[in-house]
Amino acid sequence: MTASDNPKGEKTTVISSSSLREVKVEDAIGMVLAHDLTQILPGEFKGRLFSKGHVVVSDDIPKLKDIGKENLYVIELADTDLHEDDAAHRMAVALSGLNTTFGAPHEGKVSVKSGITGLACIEREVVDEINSLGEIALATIINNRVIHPGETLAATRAIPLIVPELKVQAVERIAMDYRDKHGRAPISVRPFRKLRAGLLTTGNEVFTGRIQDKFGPAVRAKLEALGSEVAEQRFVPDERHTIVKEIHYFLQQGYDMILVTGGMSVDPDDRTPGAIAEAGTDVVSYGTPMLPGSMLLFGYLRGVPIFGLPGCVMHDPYTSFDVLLPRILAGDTVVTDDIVAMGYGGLHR
Ligand SMILES: Nc1nc2c(c(=O)[nH]1)N[C@H]1C(S)=C(S)[C@@H](COP(=O)(O)OP(=O)(O)OC[C@H]3O[C@@H](n4cnc5c(N)ncnc54)[C@H](O)[C@@H]3O)O[C@H]1N2
Ligand code: MOO
Repeated sequence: MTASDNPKGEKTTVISSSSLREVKVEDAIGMVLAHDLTQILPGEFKGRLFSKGHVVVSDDIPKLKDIGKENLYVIELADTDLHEDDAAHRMAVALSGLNTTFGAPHEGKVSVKSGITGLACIEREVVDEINSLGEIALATIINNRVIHPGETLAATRAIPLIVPELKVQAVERIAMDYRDKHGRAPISVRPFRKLRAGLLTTGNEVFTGRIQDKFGPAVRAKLEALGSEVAEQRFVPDERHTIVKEIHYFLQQGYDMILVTGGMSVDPDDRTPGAIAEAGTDVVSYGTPMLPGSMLLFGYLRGVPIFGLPGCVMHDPYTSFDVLLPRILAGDTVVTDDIVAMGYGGLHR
């Protein structure tokens, strides 16, 4: 980047092969704005005060001064360079895929949004590779998060007002390589399958009617929020053989998923983990390095996902169950490494 002054005292900056000429706001009437101009009034407003393309009129001058603008840019864009808006747009086009949408650039940023309720699928290696190019930014949410229609999962932006097109071409190449290798875009949203679950609620205190069941409504709500359902709920006392029998009943019914609640901890009456194992489950993990939800058990019983759900799932909105359930609904096979990876960043209370 180089800078020089002309005889009128106007400064011109050369970025790459383009030039940015500074014009005093008092001399800018009739000029077309080269980019969006932002106002921030903490607690009141943050947004675009003037849009790119706006033609400056005399009434604008005090407003421009209020947001700290004494000078405005006139851009002469070289054909080897891109305006920030075009760079952000092209990055969004290259990176985003299935079930995503994006709109026009806003203050130099393009937001990629979800079109559905689903699982955000974001390749961390691609994000890191792109951000190591410099002068451009790609910010995303974390992989495998549940996302709803209209929520943003990624945003693209160029850092300077003008960037060499080569930078954006590098992003496009990285994205294309990923698409060729994996058959999908680096940023996409996977839909959920609609599964029917059998829910087995253990606990003498619930079975005998000493207390009212609170697991049923909580688990129903969590499944329904993601488009699945509890097809049948049954109640059993804390007896290992009865729990095993009812698990096998659910298996015969052909449910897509089996959920067993309560009795997951360390007391003598906590029979659930033993019963799930005795039923013939291939236990992927009993114990999950996340709080809440550390006493969760996950496995497969003749290919059917089966969970042992600890008490916290009943009252905490975000537990290890809420991390693993969406993975199952998206069609993933959960393996030990997935469980191991939940500990880092997994402390939520
Ligand atoms: N000494 C230890 N204490 C606890 C541990 C531990 O490792 N060592 N783990 C803690 C964790 S983490 C959890 S979570 C809880 C509960 O685990 P459980 O799944 O064994 O839950 P229960 O003992 O069956 O019940 C606990 C509590 O919840 C009530 N409950 C159970 N089911 C229902 C239902 N369907 N409706 C309404 N209420 C229900 C039950 O009556 C108990 O009050 O253990 C920690 N402690
Ligand atoms: O399994 Mo406990 O559920 O961490 O609170």
